[in-house]
Amino acid sequence: MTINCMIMSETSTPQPASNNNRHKDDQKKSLVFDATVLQHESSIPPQFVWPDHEKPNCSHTPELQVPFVDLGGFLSGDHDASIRASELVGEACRKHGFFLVVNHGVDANLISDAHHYMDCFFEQPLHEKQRAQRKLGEHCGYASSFTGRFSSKLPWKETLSFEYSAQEGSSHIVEEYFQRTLGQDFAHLGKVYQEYCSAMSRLSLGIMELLAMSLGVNRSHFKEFFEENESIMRLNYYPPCQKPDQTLGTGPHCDPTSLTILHQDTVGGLQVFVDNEWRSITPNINAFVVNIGDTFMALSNGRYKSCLHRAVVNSMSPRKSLAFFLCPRKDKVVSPPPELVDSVNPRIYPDFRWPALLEFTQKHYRADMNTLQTFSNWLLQQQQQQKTAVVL
Ligand SMILES: C=C1C[C@]23C[C@H]1CC[C@H]2[C@]1(C)CCC[C@@](C)(C(=O)O)[C@H]1[C@@H]3C(=O)O
Ligand SMILES: O=C(O)CCC(=O)C(=O)O
Ligand SMILES: [Fe+2]
Repeated sequence: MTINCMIMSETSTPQPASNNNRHKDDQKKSLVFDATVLQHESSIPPQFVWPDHEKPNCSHTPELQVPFVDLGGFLSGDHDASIRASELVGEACRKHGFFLVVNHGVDANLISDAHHYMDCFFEQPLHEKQRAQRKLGEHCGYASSFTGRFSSKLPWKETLSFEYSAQEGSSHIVEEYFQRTLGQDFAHLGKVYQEYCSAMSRLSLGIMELLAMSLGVNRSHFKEFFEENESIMRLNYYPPCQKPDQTLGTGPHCDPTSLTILHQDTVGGLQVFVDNEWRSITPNINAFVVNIGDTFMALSNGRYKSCLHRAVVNSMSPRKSLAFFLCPRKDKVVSPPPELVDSVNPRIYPDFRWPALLEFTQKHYRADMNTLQTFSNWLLQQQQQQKTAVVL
């Protein structure tokens, strides 16, 4: 750990002015999101300026009242407490799909280490982080904003994303990723995030039991479905921005994945669109923010909502969040259990496998509030074209 944090302190030194000017010239050639420079600039490149109707209203954002689901009783096998927890979860998921979990059993030191090592990674110079550069069309690696991917409405953030697998034989996948892409100096970070992902996977399987109970399906149905999950972990780092009212850290979107377990630091910035207005979720270091993603919305045959959310930035302090995106094993077919389909509730979405939706968001469509519906239409159209081709 000391090695990595030495890297951090060296790089947090402010850049000399001449360096800043050189950077501006570079930007003319191709836009680069170098946070060490851009966080001090009084005007921001136009690609980061969002249209007026999507700009955040920094002066007034009411708080979203989300239920605190105490998992203590459920995790120790208390039947009544489990019923109560599942009722709260069900109520939130029918409304907007967001709730908080407390007494979740995840070690507070592990969470604090996971935040600490984010500083170690993101406070390095850009070229060091770029050793893990995310390639176009891929969802893993380091991305400094999405400069190579999109040309407008760019997010004011840097991310490091990597895969986790709960399958037997993959128990070192995260550690191996860090060593492979960043070298031996980062072995310890790999260990911490491996452990963090295992804790998130365990927690999400517990939440899957509560979701099943609340939907009235076999308690272990979704837990078994996600037992061998092949998930995505993402570290979100939002540098300060001198024009926070013009841009967004993460634009409005619904998570295409199944369930997101997010831990935000104390800065605040997460907002959810409920009842036609943006509302903030106040940070609480003892809680994880959990939300339903599009894939679970499809699994629940539309009963549970995947809700639009975004993250705003501020001019004072960097903000960090850790997002674990639960995803099914790649070959699993996303199809709702029979209990959730009847004549009153016919199928809303066609069967699909998660990699198809992932590819759709990476290659064909910028994730937004309509991702699942647009993907469903696209899939049905593809299937229709294939059938026509066979007949011809
Ligand atoms: C499969 C993924 C694509 C995104 C990262 C993971 C899970 C969620 C996706 C994302 C967060 C949805 C909103 C838009 C996005 C582009 C982002 O702002 O980060 C998405 C991720 C991505 O493609 O990088
Ligand atoms: O950082 C946040 O609070 C939200 C991030 C988010 O929505 C995401 O990564 O999908
Ligand atoms: Fe999200």
